Amino acid sequence: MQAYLILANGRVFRGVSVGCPGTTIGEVVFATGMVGFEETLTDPSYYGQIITQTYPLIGNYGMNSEDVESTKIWARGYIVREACKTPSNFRSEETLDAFLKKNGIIGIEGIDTRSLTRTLRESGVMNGAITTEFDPDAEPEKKAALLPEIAAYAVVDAVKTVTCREAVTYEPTAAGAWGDTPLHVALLDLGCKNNIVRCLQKRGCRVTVLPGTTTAAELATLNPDGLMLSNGPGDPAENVEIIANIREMLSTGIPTFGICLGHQLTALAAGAKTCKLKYGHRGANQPVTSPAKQRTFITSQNHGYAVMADTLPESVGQMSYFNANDGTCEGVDYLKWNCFTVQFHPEANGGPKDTEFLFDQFVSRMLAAKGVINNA
Ligand SMILES: NC(=O)CC[C@H](N)C(=O)O
Repeated sequence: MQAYLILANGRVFRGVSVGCPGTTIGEVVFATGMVGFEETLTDPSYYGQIITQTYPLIGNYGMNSEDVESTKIWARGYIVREACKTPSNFRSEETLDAFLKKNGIIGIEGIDTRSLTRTLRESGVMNGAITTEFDPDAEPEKKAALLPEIAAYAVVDAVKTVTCREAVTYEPTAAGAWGDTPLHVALLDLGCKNNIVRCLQKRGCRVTVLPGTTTAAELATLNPDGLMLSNGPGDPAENVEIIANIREMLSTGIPTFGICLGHQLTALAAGAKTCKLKYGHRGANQPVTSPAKQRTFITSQNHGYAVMADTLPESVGQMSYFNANDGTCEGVDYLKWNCFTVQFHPEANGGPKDTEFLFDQFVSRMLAAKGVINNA
């Protein structure tokens, strides 16, 4: 079946349908990872977006039920050069096409993803639609009718849509290095990836995943050892109430670690500003430099917004990492709160895992706050 990608600027790409037939509209973004397509597809941070994979062969090692980052695909569409129909891997349970169909996702393959990516890099991310329902060249009036809808699309209520409805507690999967009593981490689910939970469980933490709208008073009733602020979708500045809640939670001095959206919301809570990047950072080879460690780490990333470092008062926090490609803020160490945050993904399961040590840093902070060790 034929499928068409129509960009907001009117450009059309002709391809073949993958996943479900129909019409879908979203913000078209590109992700450059060569592996990790399953983690990308199930990452709630892609809510509202149509994902383009720049690597030309996707689905070659199949899909499995263990590596998913959430219960389903939250993205609104999927664009690949070639969706592999004969995956080969001992862990593979189904094809990419079957997984897209199961999730009701409309996709397109067989288009020139290099040309599409070049357009997005030059013009910035833009809205688009995938349709199997009409040929935009043969029926230009249908295309003309769809273009205003494409232009009007906006990602809204993102965190409220993807966050969990009820608290769930996960037990540790290993003993902590300090002994058998687990540390209790409250994880604010702003669109949380499962691997954040796994990274804490395997370090001896009991993890209670809480709805993103949890208040500081509700958090206090749990009396956790630490607070984790997850990744998540949408424009960070949209979350006015959650930002106020986070400010109140942090003022208690609780050891806190924020990732991606968690990093952005903490900065907003501290009075800094965020901005939208031209085409974001989505991939597994983003270099981030730590001036303190005099080292650059290769990281996995998926974000379209960034904290404007020059809006963060020096007395409040200091930039701990910056992006070696474009200089944008990649981490903050707070002075007035017991908190550190990063824009990149130390939990990235598709890898690289070079910055997973940040979870050990978080554990040390919790142990220091409890007086189990001297300092973090
Ligand atoms: N992965 C994330 O947490 C993304 C954060 C935010 N939605 C952004 O695009 O910048």
